[in-house]
Amino acid sequence: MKKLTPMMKQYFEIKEKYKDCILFFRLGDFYEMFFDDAIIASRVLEITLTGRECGFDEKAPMCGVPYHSSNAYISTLIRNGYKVAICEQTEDASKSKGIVKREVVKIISPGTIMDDSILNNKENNYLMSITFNDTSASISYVDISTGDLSCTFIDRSMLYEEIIKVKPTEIIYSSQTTEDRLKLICDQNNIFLNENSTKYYSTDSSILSKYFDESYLLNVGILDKIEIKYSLIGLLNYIYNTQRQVASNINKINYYNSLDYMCLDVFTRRNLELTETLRSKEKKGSLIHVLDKTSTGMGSRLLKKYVDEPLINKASIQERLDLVDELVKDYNLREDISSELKNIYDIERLCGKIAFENINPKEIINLKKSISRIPKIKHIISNSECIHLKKLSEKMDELSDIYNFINDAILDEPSVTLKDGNIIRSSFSDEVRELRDLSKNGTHLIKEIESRERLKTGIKSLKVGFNRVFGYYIEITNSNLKQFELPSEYIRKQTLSNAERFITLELKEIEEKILNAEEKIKELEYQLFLDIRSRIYKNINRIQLVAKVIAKIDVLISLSQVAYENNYCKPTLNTDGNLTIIDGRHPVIEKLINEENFVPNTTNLNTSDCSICIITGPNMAGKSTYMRQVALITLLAHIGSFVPAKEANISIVDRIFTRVGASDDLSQGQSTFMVEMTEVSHILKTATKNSLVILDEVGRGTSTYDGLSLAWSIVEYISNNIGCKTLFATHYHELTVLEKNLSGVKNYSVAVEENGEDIIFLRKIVEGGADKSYGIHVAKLADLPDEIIKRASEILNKLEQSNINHAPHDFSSATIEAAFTKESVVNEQISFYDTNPLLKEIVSLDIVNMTPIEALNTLYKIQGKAKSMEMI
Ligand SMILES: Nc1ncnc2c1ncn2[C@@H]1O[C@H](COP(=O)(O)OP(=O)(O)OP(=O)(O)O)[C@@H](O)[C@H]1O
Repeated sequence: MKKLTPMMKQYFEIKEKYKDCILFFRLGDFYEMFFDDAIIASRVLEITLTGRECGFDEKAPMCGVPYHSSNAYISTLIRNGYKVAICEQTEDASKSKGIVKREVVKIISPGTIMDDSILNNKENNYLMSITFNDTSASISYVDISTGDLSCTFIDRSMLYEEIIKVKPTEIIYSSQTTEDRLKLICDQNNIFLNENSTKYYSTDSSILSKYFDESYLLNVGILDKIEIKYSLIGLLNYIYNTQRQVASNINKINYYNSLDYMCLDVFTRRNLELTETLRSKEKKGSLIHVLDKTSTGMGSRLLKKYVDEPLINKASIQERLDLVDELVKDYNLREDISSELKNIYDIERLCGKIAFENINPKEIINLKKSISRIPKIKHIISNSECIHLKKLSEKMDELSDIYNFINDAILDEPSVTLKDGNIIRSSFSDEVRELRDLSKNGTHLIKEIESRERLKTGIKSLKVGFNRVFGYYIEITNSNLKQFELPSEYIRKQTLSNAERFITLELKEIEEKILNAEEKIKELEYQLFLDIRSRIYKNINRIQLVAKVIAKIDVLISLSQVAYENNYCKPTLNTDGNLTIIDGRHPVIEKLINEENFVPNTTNLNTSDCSICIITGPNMAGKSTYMRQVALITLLAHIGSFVPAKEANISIVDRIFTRVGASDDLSQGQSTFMVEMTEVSHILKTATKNSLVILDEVGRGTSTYDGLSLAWSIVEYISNNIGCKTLFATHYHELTVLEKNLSGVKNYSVAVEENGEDIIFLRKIVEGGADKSYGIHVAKLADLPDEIIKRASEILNKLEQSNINHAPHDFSSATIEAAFTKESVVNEQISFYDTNPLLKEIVSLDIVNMTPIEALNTLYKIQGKAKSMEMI
């Protein structure tokens, strides 16, 4: 067998260290992949697989992509869950024993990718680091393209909630073993779980000090937080090791306590469709889609953060509301600021490109254009009547020195590539100007030589041309050659089919000057550009701070625009537990079905006589829509937004919980009903009296009696043990008796009108319970075959008849009480028959542990038996 070629040997050496990466081997103008890497790449990228001589008897499978278009290919691999290691020749490892040496210069993974699809996208691309303790976890996450870094310390039980909230594209973590649940969450949410990341965690904090000094860490409050620092060290080490550089746009830490924000669990985020729809997972149709009218990338990301992290501090919410209020009231101000914002590029990401040294001259001009808008925005705001907004913008640095510097240095329309020249203004550098003059004069000189030689030889078609092989030449056609005599200084250089090319010493001298000048300009412009970039970089902190204020103004404009266009009202806030919404609407549905067609509804939840609403009504009546609208209005108020209602007085809540519909989670091996119960159990364990709980048809995933019993006891439990504001939609009309049994429970229903065999949905929430389900009517509306509808009506009639005759369900509170309390059963019923043979059976019953329905049925059975024995 042949020996391996040196390049293949090198490939295997690198592969040994980077087993989990696809190696992109730079060979001239191509990146090539070999062996398994090539097989995967050719499959994923749909490119041809060939073979390359590698020294073995067999050829190595191989495929390649052009260097200049490699970004798109790399992105495709990353999005398919692979990591890519770029292997290139570096200056310090250029040649050893005549062999070109390559080494890994960068590793690209989902959390560190910086291609155009990320940079032109308004969303964050977070890389998250997790370190575990027995009962807690520390997490830190960063978007390296913007430098946005946050960290927090949370209870283990909250970890998955936090992951879903942040939705990173990649997770690295410190522990050796991977929890199944973590794997599952990552799988379900398309998060790349980097299982090879333990090595980046260490107690050596030198990487941390490359980014932040001790006094900063002390200021932020994490100097003594070992766990947090550990997770940050893993994160920063990972970036440093994969990117081979310090991500110097990361210079601030947002250390937060997740308890400072309203906690929204995974189900609630999903059910309320905050950032994507439940079924299609699209932004369109979600709350954020209605709210996002931002103009800038920074604004859009901040708005998402607002929605993901509603505030629970009344004063902070009020501050946002007051700012939005000012803008809602001033149409012109909003329009003027908006039109300035539209011309602002994603400054955060431009800063990222400066820090990662991959910004091009055109993007620096985009930064300049963005900066030019800042004084205008400040001016517009300072001329307005808005006190709060003025306060916010007053702090904004106008960055005029940076604007002037870029303006002086870089051409308005520079080239995009760095090494092609045409970047720097002549007025910025004497040297550039002189070289440009020379180059320009040189071209002029060539033209002069051409005219002079034409005169001298008498050949009118003589021309001076240029090619890369031998530079400037004089070209004369064959027919002219025959007619005219050539000067003796002409040196023949090339013969073409119809012409000859000549050079002269004079031409060569001028050529050298011109070419030298052009080369020199390009090199000089490149060096000057690097210098300009690093001078801007020194101000990156200032620019990032301005980007933050711009982002906030953008979000406020967006919220005020939405409020104005959709006729939202400014909510008032309270901490008394009262939630009043007059004529509330669902912010998303009202847009889907046209505002005028949406029927507004009023809500009153309080701590005294109405903390739990039992909502009944036919299918399709609008129960779910109504309950979600209450949750969404409450949430909107907590992010500082106006709300879709005529009036709203919103109590600050610590959490919003929703359990809407029965959702399958077969991938977890859990049945629909099991999932339903797990979710409800989570709510009952975590809700406090300051929470808002939305329960939609809980119990419907099991048999009627089991479901009803569960629903019943859940309402009782909430009423007796939690006391939180609750909306409970149900098809179990029997639950309406709870209004009489439990204080704070009130019945509502969604009104419908019967029109012969048809029903008309009025979509209006009215006091009192519904008496009918109208399920068959709805089925008719859904166009089920007439035969089925007819047969179903017959069956329903029979069932209703037999119910009436057989077991009249008396749900009066006295009967329920009787069913529940062993003593009362014994005292009130059994005392009649103390000599009766049934007594033994009755006494042995464990009535206390029965569901209410089981207890009732048992009671009826006993009554039946007693009747048949003619005892009552
Ligand atoms: N207030 C309203 N105004 C106008 N249309 C509404 C309103 N509420 C709901 N709708 C319309 O009715 C449809 C059904 O509403 P929804 O799903 O809330 O009914 P539901 O009572 O929860 O039904 P089910 O019990 O079958 O789940 C919605 O998709 C919407 O188009």
